[in-house]
Amino acid sequence: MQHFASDNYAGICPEALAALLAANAGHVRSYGDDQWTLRAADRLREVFETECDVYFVFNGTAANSLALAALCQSYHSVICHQLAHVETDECGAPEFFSNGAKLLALAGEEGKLTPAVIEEAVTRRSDIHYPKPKVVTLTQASEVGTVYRPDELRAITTTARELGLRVHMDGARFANAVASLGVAPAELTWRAGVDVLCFGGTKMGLPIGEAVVFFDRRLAEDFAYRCKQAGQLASKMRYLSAPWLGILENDSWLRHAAHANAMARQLASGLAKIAGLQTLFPVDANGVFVHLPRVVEQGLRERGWLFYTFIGAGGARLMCGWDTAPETVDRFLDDVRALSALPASS
Ligand SMILES: Cc1ncc(COP(=O)(O)O)c(C=O)c1O
Ligand SMILES: C[C@H](O)[C@H](N)C(=O)O
Repeated sequence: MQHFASDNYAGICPEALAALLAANAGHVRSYGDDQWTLRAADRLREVFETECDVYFVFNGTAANSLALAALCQSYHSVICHQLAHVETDECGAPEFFSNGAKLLALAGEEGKLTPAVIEEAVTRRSDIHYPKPKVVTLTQASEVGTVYRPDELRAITTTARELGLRVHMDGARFANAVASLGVAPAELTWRAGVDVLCFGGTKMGLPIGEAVVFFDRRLAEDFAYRCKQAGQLASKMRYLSAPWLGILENDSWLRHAAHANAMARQLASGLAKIAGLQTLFPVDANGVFVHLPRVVEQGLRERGWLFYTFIGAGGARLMCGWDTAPETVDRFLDDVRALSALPASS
């Protein structure tokens, strides 16, 4: 049975699995000195059209936390949205790995920061008691399924530069943003002023793993040691890196992301048609946020559907994955239709 709880629920996509199996041959150098890792890093440099530094780590929390720690000192602060994963779902890892940098969580419509709120947070105080803002982190696609357009990114990074901030991007769903906007990956990263991207592989269909991509290579100094110390340097690195080759060849990463986005749109339009349920945010990527009447939410869970209601934006989060089948969307909508027909008191 497929669910709408998370794109983390999906299995390994065929391209990643084939590449994983292809890498499982013979003895190769360890700790990233193998051909698969070198090729995957080179392929990412092609995808981003620039000589960036690439590191493969086990998960997104590690990627975000270590990347943020590389961008600031313990006495600094990191500006983020109040719904940011680094704020709400990483159990203090960013603060821990930066030895205490403070997250300054800000409000913003549709899960997105704006230049104005960033500027206010930086300029509101300049006294020694205020943890000096040094980084702004953006989530692309956001935790509520919206995306930053290139012009929005450039406006933010221009303000960040003026204020002396570095720019980190949590790209756990970066593929969904690229597929949604139809622009080159470089346009949503270094050309828009992003210094480092945590590129999510797990949600794209890899078995495990994320890539930390430094576009400002000076910021990557000693990052390998930071990974090693944090237990994020895989000895058999080929099993983290080879699946990247599988999805980056022939751009299957974009095809899978586009499919997940399309399933979310199909789900959202179905919910609007059959139960007048309006989404809480624009469906730019692969997530649908909707307020479900209690009888519907309860009934769906009783029928075995798994989905989250703890993501801080309220409502239910319905997340589509690379493999979400149209039939799954239809079956979910059939159940919503049946439950919506019940009297509210039932
Ligand atoms: C926006 C966002 N960032 C980062 C992550 C990475 O988290 P994890 O450490 O579970 O891989 C997730 C969830 O998986 C996420 O939704
Ligand atoms: C929220 C949870 O931590 C996970 N990042 C997810 O999106 O399913």
